[in-house]
This record gives sequence, structure tokens and C-alpha cells, in this order.
Amino acid sequence: MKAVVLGSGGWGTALSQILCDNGHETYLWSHNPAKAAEMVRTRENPLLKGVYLSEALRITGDLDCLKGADLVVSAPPSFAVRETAKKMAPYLTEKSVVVSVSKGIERDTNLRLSQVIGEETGNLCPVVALSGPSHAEEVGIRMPTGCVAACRDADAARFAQDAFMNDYFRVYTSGDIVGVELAGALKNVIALSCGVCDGLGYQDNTKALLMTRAMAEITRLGEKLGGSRQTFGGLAGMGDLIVTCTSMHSRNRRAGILIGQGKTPQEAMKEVGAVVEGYFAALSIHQLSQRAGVEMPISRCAYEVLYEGKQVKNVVTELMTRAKKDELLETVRP
Ligand SMILES: NC(=O)C1=CN([C@@H]2O[C@H](COP(=O)(O)OP(=O)(O)OC[C@H]3O[C@@H](n4cnc5c(N)ncnc54)[C@H](O)[C@@H]3O)[C@@H](O)[C@H]2O)C=CC1
Ligand SMILES: O=C(CO)COP(=O)(O)O
Repeated sequence: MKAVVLGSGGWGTALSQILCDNGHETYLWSHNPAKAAEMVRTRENPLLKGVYLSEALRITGDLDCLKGADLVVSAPPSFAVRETAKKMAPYLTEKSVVVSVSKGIERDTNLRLSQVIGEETGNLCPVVALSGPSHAEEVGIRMPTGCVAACRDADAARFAQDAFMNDYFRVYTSGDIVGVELAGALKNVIALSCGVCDGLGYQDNTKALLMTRAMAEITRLGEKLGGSRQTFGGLAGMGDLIVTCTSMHSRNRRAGILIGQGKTPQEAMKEVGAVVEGYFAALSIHQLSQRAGVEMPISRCAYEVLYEGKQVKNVVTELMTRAKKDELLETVRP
């Protein structure tokens, strides 16, 4: 099979190495030809330090690598998914399968990323969302990892499962692409918030409280928007929430730590030096939850800190002193 990965950040690079390990003819495309040339020379991506890229992986800045591709992986930051989909569109056929691996919601339209790709490619071929607890740094060194390949087209989901699965990368299929994509985008804001707790010096009790209540609000919005409750308890939901809220690989968590220590969001993102999707998602989620009439106290507070300059200490007090509630009934005590 011929596979092309569009987007040479840490994640696109790690995924291209999996496809290469699985014996597929694999291309990794960078939108920056100079960066592609440098990776060809060094067999390393500065965004995934210490991972040697095998000689069989074809690294290029030429979009013509898409000619005849069976599998196209869309792996840019969410803000560049639409322009990347525009670029792939002329090369796709009805037999192609696109796998979307970015985690976010498109700004302004609030569309899921598979919807954005569908719009730009005229829904010519199926788009599968691949998501789960999977830091590129660990996949790159072949640590056992699991993800979900979600698509309403079960054959396409199985095609992606077959393409990626091996003895260090386990892939489950799912028909709930809505839930899988939303879970991946929503947890980034929570990982950032968990980092803020770390930055403020709060410890394990606080983070367990935050993660558990975050699951409740993420699931609430996800279900309202058409996702399945079960998905939020699975790899793309709970699994990814755990890994990003606890790992120092997480760019969202690292940005949050810096904000908790007093940096502005812009300073924090600059210092992290890689895409912090939770910053962008916070705005879309705020709009989506307001429109759907779904209460999301933690995500709302993250939005207020990131976009309205609210002080993190004040936000924590506000969250802790909200009206008394029943955990299961979700009702407020009169
Ligand atoms: N890094 C990880 O462990 C994981 C990342 N993801 C998701 O994958 C997506 C990409 O993240 P990373 O690979 O980590 O990013 P990164 O921060 O490592 O690198 C971003 C890459 O995007 C490229 N880029 C910038 N503008 C572009 C454009 N207009 N068109 C194409 N490429 C462009 C940059 O050159 C750079 O190579 C994000 O949505 C992220 O949430 C998902 C799972 C794991
Ligand atoms: O989604 C991820 C791991 O599953 C990556 O998270 P960060 O973007 O926070 O690094």
C-alpha cells in the first residue's frame, strides 16, 4: 500500500514511522521544503528529538507524492487542516481513505476536522478519525500504545486499523466519529487546566477532582452534540484525558503549568514552542457549549483565563464555591 502523511510535526512523523515499520511505501510531506531537506539529511525531526527515521521513509516537500496514494494521513495543526485538505483534494479518488489525526475544532465554523476535510474534498472518500492516548515522543520509540479509528464507514475504519496496527500500536475501530473527534478536542482544554493546577502548586487531590469533573462536562457536551457516552469513557476520552493531564510530554499541560506560574497565554505558548491546541479549542468549546445550552464550568473558566485575562487564583475559588450539587443527578441544591 502507498501511504502519505501530510504534516511533519511530531505526530505526523511518529505515525509515518509506524506505517513504514508496517512495510507500506510511506511518504512524509512537510509544507516547508527546507525542513524536509534537513530531515532527509539528518534522519531526525527536531520536533521529535532522538527518534531515528528509517531510510525507507521517504521525506519530501513535493505534493506530487500524493499521486496514487491509498491512504492519506492529515496531520497538521488544526488551524491548517482546511488548507491541507485543499492541497490533497486533487489527488484523491473514491478508493482513497483519509485518516485525520489532528485534535481540534475549526475556528469560526466550529466544525469537527473530518467535516472540514469532507467539505474540501467533496466527500469523495471516507475520512477516519484516529485518536487516543498517544504522545508522539513515546510512539516514536515504539512504546506500546492504543488508539481508536472511528468512521461511520466500517470498512474504512478497518482499513485504517489494518494499516496502523502492529505489536506496539494497537488500534480499535469505532462507528462513533463524532464522539471520538470531540473527545480529542475537548480534553486539550482540560490538560491545559490541569497544568494550571500544577503551576499553582496544587497536588493530586485537586487534579483528580478536576479530571473527574471534567469528564462529566466533556461527556455532557459530547452527548448533546451526538457522541456516544461510552466513547468518553474509552481511549479517545478517558484514556487521552489521563495521558495529557499527567504527562510532561503534553504541550497543553506544559503551557498550563507556565500560565499557573504567572506567564500570559502568549508567553506560555511561545515557550512551549509547539502547537497548543487547547488554547484554540477553548474558544470553540465556549461557543459550542453556549449554543447547545450545556454547562461546562471548567472549560468556561479556562476560556475566561485564556481570552478574558481572568486571574487563575480567582477562577479556582469560583469553581470550588459554586452552588451545591448532587453528583449523579447533576442538580443544584435549592
Ligand atoms: N504530538 C503528539 O503527541 C500528538 C499530536 N496530535 C495532534 O496532531 C496535530 C499536529 O500536532 P504535532 O505533530 O504535535 O505538531 P507540532 O507542534 O509537533 O508541529 C506542528 C507542525 O505543523 C507544521 N505546520 C505549520 N503550519 C502548517 C501548515 N500551514 N500546513 C502544514 N503544516 C504546517 C509545522 O511545520 C510543524 O511541522 C495537532 O492537532 C495535535 O493535537 C495528536 C496526537 C498526538
Ligand atoms: O493528544 C495528545 C496525546 O494523546 C498530545 O497532547 P498535547 O498536544 O497536549 O501534547
